[in-house]
Amino acid sequence: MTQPRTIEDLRSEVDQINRDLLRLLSQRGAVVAQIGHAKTQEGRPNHYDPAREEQQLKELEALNEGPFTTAAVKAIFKEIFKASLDLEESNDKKQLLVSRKVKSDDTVLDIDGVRIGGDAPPIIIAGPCSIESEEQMEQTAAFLAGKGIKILRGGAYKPRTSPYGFQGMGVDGLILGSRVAKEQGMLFITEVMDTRDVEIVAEHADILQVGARNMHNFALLREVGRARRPVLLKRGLSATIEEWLYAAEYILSEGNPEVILCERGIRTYEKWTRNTLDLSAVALAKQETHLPVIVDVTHAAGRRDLLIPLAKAALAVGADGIHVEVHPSPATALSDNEQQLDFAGYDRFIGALSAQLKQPVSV
Ligand SMILES: C=C(O[C@@H]1C=C(C(=O)O)C=C[C@H]1O)C(=O)O
Repeated sequence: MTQPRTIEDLRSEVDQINRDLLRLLSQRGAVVAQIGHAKTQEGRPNHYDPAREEQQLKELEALNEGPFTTAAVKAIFKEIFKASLDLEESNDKKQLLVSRKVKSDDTVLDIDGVRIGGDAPPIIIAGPCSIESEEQMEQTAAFLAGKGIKILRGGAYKPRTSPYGFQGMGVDGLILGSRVAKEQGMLFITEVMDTRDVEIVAEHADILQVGARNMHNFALLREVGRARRPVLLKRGLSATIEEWLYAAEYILSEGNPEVILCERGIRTYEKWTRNTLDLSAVALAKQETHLPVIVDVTHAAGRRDLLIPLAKAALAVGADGIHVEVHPSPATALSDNEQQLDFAGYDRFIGALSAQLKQPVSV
């Protein structure tokens, strides 16, 4: 009579079967990867093929003699199909131009000697929400230039919630903003909202801004991608990080590599702040992309009393700069008067950040 086999003996047989299964699985993975590659070459939009999976499951069902139930065998093979599909897709997925996998070193913009990103010290972009008058722009630019600020912002086209709100000065605003910035040796950044205005805005502005409400405006993204100006791309109000990066990809794919990402808070259920500043998005965008990332604290908070802690936090997670609204008299501003800083407020703001602004902050 043969002795029953010991557990140790049986286990060593199982170990050997595991090794055989793993070898077969790896072999299967290599074949699947080739199928995936062939699908990409053929230009098939979908790697997932449910009919083919179904056919294999049917065959396995017919072949199954136990001891595992057909349901168990199917579940195991469905997992194998899923892992195979992931393998196919990760091998053949088009690498995004914004991705660090395509370009591992930081993109550093150099706009007329003003450096943004990488090892450059954090940049401050400041100025009023809207361009309203000569006096307002001249006062603000002179004040900010005196503080060493290199980029002046100001909206000439305003995306207002109500069509009856102040819509901006348009071309007159562009001319005014760029003149005043030039006089103070500053760069001028302003928002472009319409594909028809890209040319005229690019003529006057040193940096084009695509606002949060236009992040999904793919025609506009393509158009600014063709413009020969750096673009600051704000994250949409309810955009996921992936959608935001795809929006940037639109610009890069049109041949414009000079994109600055700008997190400006997202819409959540929270009411005590206008938006919720998503700091994970800043850290993630820095990790996943090579582009400079800045934070618009004004819109993120929607209230002046949070600007300092939010800006400190943004720089601490690796932001390459801060965007903040400054107005000579916020109370009488034609837009955003709850959240713009006056000159004394700006001094306190920048003073509180001084230690972090002196050197580049890395993650
Ligand atoms: C490998 C293929 O791609 C996917 C993976 C499958 C698998 O692992 O068997 C089956 C169908 C597809 O969803 C294929 O189409 O053959």
